[in-house]
Amino acid sequence: MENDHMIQSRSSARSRIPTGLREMNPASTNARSGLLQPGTIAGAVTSKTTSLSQPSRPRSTTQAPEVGRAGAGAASSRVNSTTRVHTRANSHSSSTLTRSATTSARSKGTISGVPPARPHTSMSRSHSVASSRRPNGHGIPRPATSLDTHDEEDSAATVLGKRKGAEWDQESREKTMEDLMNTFVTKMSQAGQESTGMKEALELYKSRVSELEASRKEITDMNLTLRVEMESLKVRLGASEDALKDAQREHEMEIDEIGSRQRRELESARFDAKRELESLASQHQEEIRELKRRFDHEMEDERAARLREISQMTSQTAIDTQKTNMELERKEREIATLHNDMQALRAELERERKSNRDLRQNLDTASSNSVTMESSVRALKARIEFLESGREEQSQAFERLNQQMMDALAETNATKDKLRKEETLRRKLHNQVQELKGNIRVFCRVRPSLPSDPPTGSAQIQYPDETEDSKEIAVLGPEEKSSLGTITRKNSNFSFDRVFGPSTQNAEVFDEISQLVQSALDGYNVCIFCYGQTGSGKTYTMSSLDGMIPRAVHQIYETATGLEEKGWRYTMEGNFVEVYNENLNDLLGNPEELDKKKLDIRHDMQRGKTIITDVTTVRLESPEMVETILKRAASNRSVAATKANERSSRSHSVFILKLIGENDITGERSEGTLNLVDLAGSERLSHSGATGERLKETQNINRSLSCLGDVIAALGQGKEGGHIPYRNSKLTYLLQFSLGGNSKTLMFVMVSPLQAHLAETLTSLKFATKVHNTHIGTAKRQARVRDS
Ligand SMILES: Nc1ncnc2c1ncn2[C@@H]1O[C@H](COP(=O)(O)OP(=O)(O)OP(=O)(O)O)[C@@H](O)[C@H]1O
Repeated sequence: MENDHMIQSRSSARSRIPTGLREMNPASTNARSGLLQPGTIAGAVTSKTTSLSQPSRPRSTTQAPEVGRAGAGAASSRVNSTTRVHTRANSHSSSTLTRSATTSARSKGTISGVPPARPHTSMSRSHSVASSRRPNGHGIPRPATSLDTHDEEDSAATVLGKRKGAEWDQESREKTMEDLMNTFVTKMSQAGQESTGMKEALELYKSRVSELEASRKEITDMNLTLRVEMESLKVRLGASEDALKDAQREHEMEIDEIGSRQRRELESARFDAKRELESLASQHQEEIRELKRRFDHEMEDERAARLREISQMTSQTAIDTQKTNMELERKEREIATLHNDMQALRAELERERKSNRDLRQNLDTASSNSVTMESSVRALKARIEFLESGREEQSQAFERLNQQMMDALAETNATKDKLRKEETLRRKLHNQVQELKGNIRVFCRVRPSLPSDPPTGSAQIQYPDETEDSKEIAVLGPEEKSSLGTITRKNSNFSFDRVFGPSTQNAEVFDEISQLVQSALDGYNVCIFCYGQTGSGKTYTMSSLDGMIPRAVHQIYETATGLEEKGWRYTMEGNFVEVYNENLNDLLGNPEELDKKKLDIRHDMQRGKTIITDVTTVRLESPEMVETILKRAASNRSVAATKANERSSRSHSVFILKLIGENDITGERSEGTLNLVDLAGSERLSHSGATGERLKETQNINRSLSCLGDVIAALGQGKEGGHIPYRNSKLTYLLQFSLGGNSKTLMFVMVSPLQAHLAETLTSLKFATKVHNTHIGTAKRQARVRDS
C-alpha cells in the first residue's frame, strides 16, 4: 500500500513539471536550438540537470540519498555524452559553443582533457590548415579572425627566402605584391563577408542569449515554484509519513488486538474443545456404559428367552404327553361307547323288526283304503272333466263379452263422431238461434238504489212483463204542464231483448249473455257494450269482480276444457285499452305512458283482423289471470286521474279477448274475438254544464257515442256495400270488425233508478230503442278447415 502511494505521488509530481522545464534537459535543448548556453560547463550542466531533475522525482525520505548520488553520476555521464553529440552535430553554432566551452574548461581546468572537435566553418578550416602545419600544434586552436596574418607572414618569408636564394626581381616582386594585393583584397572581401556573417551570427547569438535569458528566468521561476511545490510536497510527505506512522501504529494496535483476540479465541476454542473433548469422552463413556448395559440386558433377555423356550418345550412335552394320555383315555371311552351303541342298535333293530311287522299290517289296511280312494279319484276326475267343459263355455262367454265391448267401443267412437258432428251442428244451430235473436241485441238493466245516492227520490219505473218475458220497461216521465194548465206525466214504454230489474244479480245477467260468449268460442266476433249515464252501473256490470268480463273468461275456460275431448284446443290472448279524448291508451302498459304513448289501429282487411301497435298482449294461461288484468287496468286508470271513477266515466274501456281454437281431429280452426266495452258516461252536454278540459272530454264522449249510433244505424240500413262511418271515431274504428255483418253485438243500456237522472234515463232508453230497432245482417263465422 505504502509503496503504491509513493509511486503515485512520484508520478504525479513528475507530471506537474512545466513543459518548458521538461524541454530543458540536455538532449532536448540541443535538439531544439542546437546551442548550449554560452559559458556552460559540463559540471554546471551536470549540477543543473541534477537540480532540475530532482523536482520531477520526489524522493522518499529513505531513498533520497541513493537516488541523488546515482542521479549525479548519471547526469555527469549524460552531459559528457551530450557534449560529444554536439561536437558531432556539425553545426556552426555548435562548433562555436564547443569552443567557448573548451575555453571555459581550460580556464577552470576541471573539464576532461579530451580535445574539442574541429570547427567546420570556412574560417576555422583555414585556421585548421595553419594549425596542422605547426609541428607543435596544440589541441586548442586559435580563434579564427578575418585579419589573420599568419599565412601572409608565411608567404613573405617564402618570397624573402627565394630573394635570398635567387635574383631580386622587381617585376616578380611587383607581381608578387600584386598577387599579395589581390590575395589581400580577396581576403579582405572574404573578411568583409565573414564580418557580415559574424555580425549576423552575433545578432543571432544576442537574440538567442535574450531568449535563453528569458528561458533562464522562466526556469528560475519554475525552479522557485518547484521548490515551493517541493516544500509543500515535503510537508505533505511529512503529513503522509505521520499518517503512515499513525496507520502503522493503528495497524500494529489492530494486529496486537487481533493477536490478543485470536489468543483469547484460541484459548476459548481450546477450552471449548477441551470441554467438548471431555464431554465427548464422558459421552463415550456413557455410551459405552449404555452399550454394555444394553448388551448385558440383551444377553439377559436372550438367556431368559432361551430359558423360556426350554421351559416351554418342557411344558409342551408335558402337555403332549398329557394329551396323548387323554387321547388314549378318550379312545378307550369311545370304544366303550361304541360298545354301548352296538347294544342299543341291536335293541333298535329288534324294535324295527317289530314295527315292520306293524307296517305290513298297516299296508294291508292301506291297500283296502286305496281301493276306496281310487273310486274317489275317479269321481273327482269326472268332476274335473265336467268343470273343463264349463271353462270352454266361460271362454266362449268371454269372447262374446269382448266382442260386445268392441262393439260398444265402436259405438262409442261412432257416438263421439256423432257428438263432434252434433257439436258442429250445435254451433250452427246455436248461431241460427243467435241470428234469430238478432245480431244486435239490447238488454236493459236498472241498478238498485244505493245508500250513497242523493235523497232526491226514485223515478217511477215499472216492469210490465216482469213475470213473463221481462222484455219491457215503463218509465213515468216528468210532470208536463199543458196549455190548459193541467199537469200530466207521460208514461214511456220501452221494449228490449231483455230487461233486468234492480234486484237482478250479475250471474243472472251473465246467463243471458253466456250464449254470445259461446259464439265467440265458436269463432264469431262478439261485441258487448255498456251504455248509460255516469253512475248507472256500467263498470259494475262489466268489470266488477263478478262482472261480465271475469265471468266470460271463466266460462270460456270451462267450455274450452269441455271441448278438449271433442278435439278442440284453445289459446286466449287479452288486451285492455282505453279511448280517452280520441286517443288510444294501453291500460296494461306503463301507467307513465298513459296519454303519452301513441297506439295506432291497423286493419287487415283481407283477414278481417284488427292490430293495435305497441299494445301489451297478455296470454291468459288461467282464469285467475283475468283478475290481475282488471286490477292492473284499474290501477293504471287511477294514476291518470285523481279518482279512478272520474277517469272511467270520461273514457271508453275495451277489453279484447282473442280466442283461437284448433281441432286436431276434424282439422277445424276458429278465431273469435270477444270485445267487452265499458262506454263513457252518456250524459248530454247541456245537462253536464262542463267547461274547459271537462267540456272537451264531454264533447269527445258525445261525438264518439253519436258515431257509434251512426255506425249502428248505417249497419241497420243493411245496404250492400253501403258506407259505414267507422272512421269517424276511434272507438268505432277500433271495433270495425266487431260491429256489423261479421259480428254479434249486445248493448246493455244501464239505467239509474233516481228521479234526478230521469231525463238522462229517458234519453238513454230512446237511444237503446233506436239500436234495438236496427237489424244487422247475418254474421259470418270466422272458421275454416285447415289445408292439412
Ligand atoms: N246492480 C247493482 N247492484 C249493486 N250496486 C250497483 C249495481 N250497479 C251499480 N252499482 C253501484 O253503483 C255505483 C256506480 O256504479 P258504476 O261505477 O258501475 O257506474 P258507471 O256507470 O260505471 O259509472 P261511470 O260512468 O262513472 O264509470 C257503484 O258504487 C256500484 O257499486
